[in-house]
Amino acid sequence: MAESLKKDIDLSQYPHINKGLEGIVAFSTTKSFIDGQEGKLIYAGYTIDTLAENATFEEVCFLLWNDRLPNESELSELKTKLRKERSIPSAVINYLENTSKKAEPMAVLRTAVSMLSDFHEVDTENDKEFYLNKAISITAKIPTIIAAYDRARNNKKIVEPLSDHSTAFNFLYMLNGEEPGDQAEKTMDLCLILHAEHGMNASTFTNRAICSTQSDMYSSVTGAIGALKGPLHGGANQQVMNMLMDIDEQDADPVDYVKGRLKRKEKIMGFGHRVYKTMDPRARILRGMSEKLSRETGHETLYEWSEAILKTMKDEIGIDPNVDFFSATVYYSMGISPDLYTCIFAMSRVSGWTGHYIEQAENNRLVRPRALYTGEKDLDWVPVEER
Ligand SMILES: CC(=O)SCCNC(=O)CCNC(=O)[C@H](O)C(C)(C)COP(=O)(O)OP(=O)(O)OC[C@H]1O[C@@H](n2cnc3c(N)ncnc32)[C@H](O)[C@@H]1OP(=O)(O)O
Ligand SMILES: O=C([O-])CC(=O)C(=O)O
Repeated sequence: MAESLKKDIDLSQYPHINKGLEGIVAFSTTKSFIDGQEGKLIYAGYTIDTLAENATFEEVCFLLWNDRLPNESELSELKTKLRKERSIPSAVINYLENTSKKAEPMAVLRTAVSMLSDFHEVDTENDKEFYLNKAISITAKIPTIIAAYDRARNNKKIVEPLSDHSTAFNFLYMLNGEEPGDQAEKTMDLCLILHAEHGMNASTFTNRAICSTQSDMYSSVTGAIGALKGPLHGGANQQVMNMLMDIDEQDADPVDYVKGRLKRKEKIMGFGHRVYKTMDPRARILRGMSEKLSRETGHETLYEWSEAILKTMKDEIGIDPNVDFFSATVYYSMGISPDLYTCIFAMSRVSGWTGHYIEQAENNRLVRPRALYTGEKDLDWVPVEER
């Protein structure tokens, strides 16, 4: 460190730069709790196993927005509101039809969600109901955007959203142009439940930081989509599928493939977690779903490779899978294009992001940490021709 800098900075004020903010508690929340040692996840009081067993995605949305489960009439009202909000403005459809067919779907989703704000009334009163209606509107429109872009890029006619059925059913209907069966709807619904909320992950932190400037919910969700897109976060599910495809194309042995990558100090996507020191409970549930669906759809080899990779990772470096590992083969068995996997994550996580937005807005303080300046000070100006 430069002498001048050492002189000017009182390092005792900055005892430790917490790279990656590991272990820092920046907010309090009622949305979710993670026990990283035990591998437990709770959304607003209910374990992920209880919710996976009993809830629907719509009930989870209500839970994350209100910190309690809905009664029958509240659930029915929420479903009606979500269904009414599914259509997207024609300007957004126009964009989806005319943007590059080679664009990354997550980038398209990010742009389209940002565009939605142009068609929503400007924030007048920022009360809870106003926020809730916005959360409902964004949550309802994201599946429509994803399905419409996928069809447009494949030169297929865009399918209008249905005015009934669940979020999961309607999404699969709009994506495939035909009504899904009960099992496909249930599988998609379960995936949405499992991905809805997860504490102060990178995208939720981004979303809360944007909210803390008193910016609007569309900005927060747009920023969160950008954060989720990265391969160290939600983008890992697509990378898991790319890895399995790569093993297939190379006709490689999955164990040797993983050992080779570890030797070259490359990360294996879908493994490791900042908080879990054991298997992610969502991965445990998705593992069973992946086994069942892979066998039913004739993709058991992919499941068997996944199990071989899991064992190798545990034996070689003691790292367990996260939510993104088995979700990849679940979506693959459902015939979904790998580059939509992270969009489906966003379609679910928007419920958690908007729940956190409301929580932040109701008890706000600007997010504004510090950085330790380690550059030079007091440099003399050198004219451009002399540099
Ligand atoms: C929905 C989600 O966002 S879940 C996470 C999805 N992301 C992934 O699956 C990407 C792969 N995993 C990772 O990159 C990491 O495990 C993260 C980013 C998720 C967590 O990262 P951190 O808590 O910062 O741990 P960090 O990356 O520092 O890893 C610690 C050590 O474990 C190793 N490690 C962690 N994950 C992996 C992995 N997937 N493959 C190989 N090695 C790994 C690191 O190389 C590092 O080793 P070192 O100490 O010898 O350098
Ligand atoms: O919590 C995290 O760090 C990432 C994650 O698993 C998620 O967002 O679901």
